[in-house]
Amino acid sequence: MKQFRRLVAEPLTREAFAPFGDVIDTDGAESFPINQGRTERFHALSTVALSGATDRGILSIFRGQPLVPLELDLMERHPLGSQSFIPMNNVDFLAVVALPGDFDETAVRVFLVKGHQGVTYHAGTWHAPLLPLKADADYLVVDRKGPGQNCDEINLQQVIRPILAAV
Ligand SMILES: NC(=O)N[C@@H](O)C(=O)O
Ligand code: NI
Repeated sequence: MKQFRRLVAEPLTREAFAPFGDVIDTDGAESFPINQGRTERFHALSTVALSGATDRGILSIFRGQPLVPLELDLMERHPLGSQSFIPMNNVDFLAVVALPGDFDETAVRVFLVKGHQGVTYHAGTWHAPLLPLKADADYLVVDRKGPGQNCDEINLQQVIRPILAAV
């Protein structure tokens, strides 16, 4: 018999998300003018973590579909590199995360990432595979290409039902 657990989504802030990764957002970020002042550079909002000399940072586009019903029974991590998701058509998504290291299911947290924000998961951060809130949602994904096993999955003991009410 499946057991369910409701988790209320938290608003995404740099401080709250810091143990899990970076928030990619111009809001609250420093910038400086470039291109004869015609462009504002919000510099180094996040970094790409790799592991070995032959690793490469790569850019992909994920066209995601919502998880229906929104019931999460699996999480994953990429121990050898970071993974960043940047919305391309302004679709909100959920970042469901737990700290790197031994998986602590009781410490899973849900963050609502708005369509103008992106996130980077630190290498090893446990997270749910992409959870867009609308159909055909495109995300620029920056992550690692290289040797070795870079995707560990874990099945949850209790199915998580993210709740958007409080945000
Ligand atoms: N597997 C894959 O490329 N995507 C996942 O890592 C994900 O976080 O969506
Ligand atoms: Ni991933």
